[in-house]
Amino acid sequence: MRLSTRIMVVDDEETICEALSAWFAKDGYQVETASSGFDALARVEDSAFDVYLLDIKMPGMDGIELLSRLKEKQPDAMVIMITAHGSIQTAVEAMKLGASDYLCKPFDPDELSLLMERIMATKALKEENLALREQLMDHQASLHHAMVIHSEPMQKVFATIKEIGPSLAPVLITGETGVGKDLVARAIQQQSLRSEGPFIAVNCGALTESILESELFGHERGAFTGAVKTRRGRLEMADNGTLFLDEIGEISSKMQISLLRALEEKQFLRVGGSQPVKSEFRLISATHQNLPRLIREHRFREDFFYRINVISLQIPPLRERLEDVPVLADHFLKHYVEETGKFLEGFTQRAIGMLTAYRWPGNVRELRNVIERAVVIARGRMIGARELTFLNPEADVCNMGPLTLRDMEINHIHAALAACNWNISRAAKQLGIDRSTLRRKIKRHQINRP
Ligand SMILES: Nc1ncnc2c1ncn2[C@@H]1O[C@H](COP(=O)(O)OP(=O)(O)OP(=O)(O)O)[C@@H](O)[C@H]1O
Repeated sequence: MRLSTRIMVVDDEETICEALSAWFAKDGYQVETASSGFDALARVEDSAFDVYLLDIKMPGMDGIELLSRLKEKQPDAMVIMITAHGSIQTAVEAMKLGASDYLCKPFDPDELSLLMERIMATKALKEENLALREQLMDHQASLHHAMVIHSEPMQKVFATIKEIGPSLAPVLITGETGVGKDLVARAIQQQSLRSEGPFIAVNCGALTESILESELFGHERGAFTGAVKTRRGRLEMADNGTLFLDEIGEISSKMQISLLRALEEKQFLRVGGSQPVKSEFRLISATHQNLPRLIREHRFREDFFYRINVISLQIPPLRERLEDVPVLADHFLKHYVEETGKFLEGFTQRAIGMLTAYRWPGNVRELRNVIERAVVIARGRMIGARELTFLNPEADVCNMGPLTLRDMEINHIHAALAACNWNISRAAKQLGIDRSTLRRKIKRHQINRP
């Protein structure tokens, strides 16, 4: 560890540089010295150091200025300020600016070694935190991007995704909120010939018109107050990749015209610009709105609709594919079990019954949230009715005595039917009985479709 740790000492006093360098070298560190801030910065251009010791008082560029220039270049650099006894206040100020510690002249050799041990420990901890954060982000991204395809309707959606992937034609994805439109857009990109290209997503509903305009098309420096730098827009960033415009039903007529032109001409102007910018991307749009109705109400342009809706893909709501519920629930359970470190084996039959009997107005997103919450409050090894009481306000766990075999059978048949969208053949297959037996049981127990 020490041998690979590189330290730079910056001080205009040669004797200090020599003394520190000799001391740290003896402790096994690689040390270099610089006699001024300018010299140090020039050397950092070539290769970065792990730890810097900067004298606060230096002619030309002082230690404080060098500290902020170093932090700009290398935000994770560990910096120790060297100060004379009288100027500890300045050292404290430097720590507010990002220095990790300070050292007082004259040096106590033991203090030097201890200080370096402390700095190395802090550095190791920071790196560990960073690695953990990256792991967590990967984990969240895996939840975000792993798509469960189980029910027949979702298998059809996936077959279409594979079919349309290689084409460059614009796709319009429709479906209620939370059905997985974002996930489907990413899946299309993964199946496309541009899977290595960028995937640039914009939520059009979340931004005001002027912000959306500069977000999409970019702007030139000085185009408006606050435009201090020229900025590339999302259309430009999506070049050779995919542009995903979520909540497309929310954009204004003016913006629809600008986008229509950009799509047709494959070029556009940045806000405040006069030079056309070229960009070629595949457009995927999504909405939970009924665009034909918006067109009838003159709230959406018909020409723009035809331009973005060359291929349309409709994602059914979760209540129309309830057989996905247990599989999705299991998928989310695995994820949250891993995240929380809790030991949970699965769902009770009753829990599955409750999950599949629910209407899921918030679709898959709501299911994910419900499972997350159930995992948090779970006490036993299984997610049961207790963990899902909030799904059904009438349910009262205290009164949920042991069920009779008959009740269990009714619940289970009900759940299987709901999970298969009341398709008798599929439900019978899932239950492991033949259709006529299932019909008989439905009649005997007077099970009715809600
Ligand atoms: N088939 C699926 N498999 C696994 N997770 C899914 C599936 N469908 C949706 N999800 C998850 O449900 C959540 C909501 O999905 P997503 O954001 O894609 O929905 P949306 O239709 O784009 O919603 P909105 O209209 O609100 O933007 C996400 O966490 C997503 O990962």
